[in-house]
Amino acid sequence: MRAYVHELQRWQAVKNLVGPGTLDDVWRRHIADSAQLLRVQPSARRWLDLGSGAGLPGLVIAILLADTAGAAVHLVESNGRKCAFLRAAVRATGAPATVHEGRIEDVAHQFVGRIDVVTARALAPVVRLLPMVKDLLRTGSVGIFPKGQDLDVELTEAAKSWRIVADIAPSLTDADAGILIVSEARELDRE
Ligand SMILES: C[S@@+](CC[C@H](N)C(=O)[O-])C[C@H]1O[C@@H](n2cnc3c(N)ncnc32)[C@H](O)[C@@H]1O
Repeated sequence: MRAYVHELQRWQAVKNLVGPGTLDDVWRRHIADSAQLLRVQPSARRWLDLGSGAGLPGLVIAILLADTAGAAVHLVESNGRKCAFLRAAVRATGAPATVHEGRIEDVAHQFVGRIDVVTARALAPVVRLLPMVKDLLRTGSVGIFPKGQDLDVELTEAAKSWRIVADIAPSLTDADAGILIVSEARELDRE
């Protein structure tokens, strides 16, 4: 993990990968915040992280799963500069992660039925996340989404057009308001 943080700090200086100033508190703000998702599904081996950015949470999880047989983390990111960083960070850490450069809408379908958990952090409100993950959830994957203070508003908005089965786990860091865990999502007018 230290190799990842080192690489992140080195690239941030010239490539601006994460929010300005957030690296001052990188271990709490990014590493602990990402690592805590593993406790939600500790036995999951196959992870898919959408809009991975600088590898949060996907690459952090991959690093933690490095010694786990069968672990495979897929990172989907459309920004070429961030993908270049992700590839360098995967090489530097030896983590069991694969970088998929492209748009979620074009790439995610290949993972339907092939992953245990789909994550997305700071990607989109719930109502825009659900269309991206609904086919993954339908085939048995669980969605784990760290969420901020607007979570209740997002869920109310999503409930107008979706029926979702979800839990909210408390966040162990104050970087999130809670962790949304979605096991089913159906579009109401498509039923
Ligand atoms: C706000 S950043 C969050 C990055 C990271 N998950 C984090 O928590 O720091 C959102 C990321 O999603 C990527 N992204 C947004 N829409 C995307 C799409 N349709 N397909 C692939 N990546 C996308 C952006 O390039 C960006 O890196």
